Amino acid sequence: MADTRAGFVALIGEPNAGKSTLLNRMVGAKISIVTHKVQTTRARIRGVCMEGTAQIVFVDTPGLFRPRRRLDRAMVAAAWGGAADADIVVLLVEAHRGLTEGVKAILDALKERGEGQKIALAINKIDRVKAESLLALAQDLNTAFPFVETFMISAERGYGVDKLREWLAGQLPEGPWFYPEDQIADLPMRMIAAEVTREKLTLRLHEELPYQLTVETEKWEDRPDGSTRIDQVIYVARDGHKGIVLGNKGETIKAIGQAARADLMEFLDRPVHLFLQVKVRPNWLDEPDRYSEMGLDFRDGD
Ligand SMILES: Nc1nc2c(ncn2[C@@H]2O[C@H](COP(=O)(O)OP(=O)(O)OP(=O)(O)O)[C@@H](O)[C@H]2O)c(=O)[nH]1
Repeated sequence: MADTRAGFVALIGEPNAGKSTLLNRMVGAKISIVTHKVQTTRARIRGVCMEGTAQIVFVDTPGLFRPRRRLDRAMVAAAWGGAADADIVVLLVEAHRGLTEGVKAILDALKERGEGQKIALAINKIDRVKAESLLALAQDLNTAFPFVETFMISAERGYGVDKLREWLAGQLPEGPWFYPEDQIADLPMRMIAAEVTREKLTLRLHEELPYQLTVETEKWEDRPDGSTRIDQVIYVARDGHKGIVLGNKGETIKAIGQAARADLMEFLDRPVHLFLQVKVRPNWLDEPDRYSEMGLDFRDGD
């Protein structure tokens, strides 16, 4: 399809700015709630939505501006990961709090990274302030930073959200979609499930864990009986690695499957049938693709 668009959008902002609420509005409630539980190394996909012929993939960077101890430059730089590669960054600022020290720190970090990325401003929670103060705030913020566009929204009430989503779609580069349309609804769940299995592999194998190992959820089926069938493939780079993952008489993979299944049942609150396979896929690291660029471990090498 020639006229499709696809790209990554990073929602950033101070804690409590309304990122999850906005995402829920744009993508659907289930997704961002569940992904809260998951930690990945750099960017994580928070949700995918279609807008016309565009596929918008929302990513965020956990702990970006919420360092545990102090705001250390290196830490911010490291945490910045996913947002750096996003096509568009949307900074959420709370209308009633305005240009806080936290927002200033974010703007400084954005400036340091230089030009080359579209950065839009979304003033959120406009339901909490009067129109006059809103215009003044928009002006202050745009003086402080050259945003490509400013939106006034209420993520909670839905004001202005459709407009923002339409604009985002129009800004994305032309290109094929990253995910088949019929997978979008359960995509975050597939990724979470893959991460659960990866976590169990890491716990079990420690330093024995093969380099270049990835887990992918190939199939996700919510069955009419209330259970879910999940088929996953653990990809390793070499034949020798396969044996490590399988273990003696398959006992390692069995234990990993049991542990992952238990977690998934608790997480999904329904019976889970988990099927794991180990496959060798050499040279996957050489395959150029967007996912590894984004630092998305769970999709690396697809
Ligand atoms: N009044 C008002 N409240 C909002 C709006 N959007 C979000 N909130 C509230 O702001 C609070 C924080 O929203 P979240 O979506 O959890 O914020 P977040 O940025 O994801 O927060 P972190 O996960 O801590 O980074 C919640 O209590 C929301 O209900 C809005 O448009 N208006």
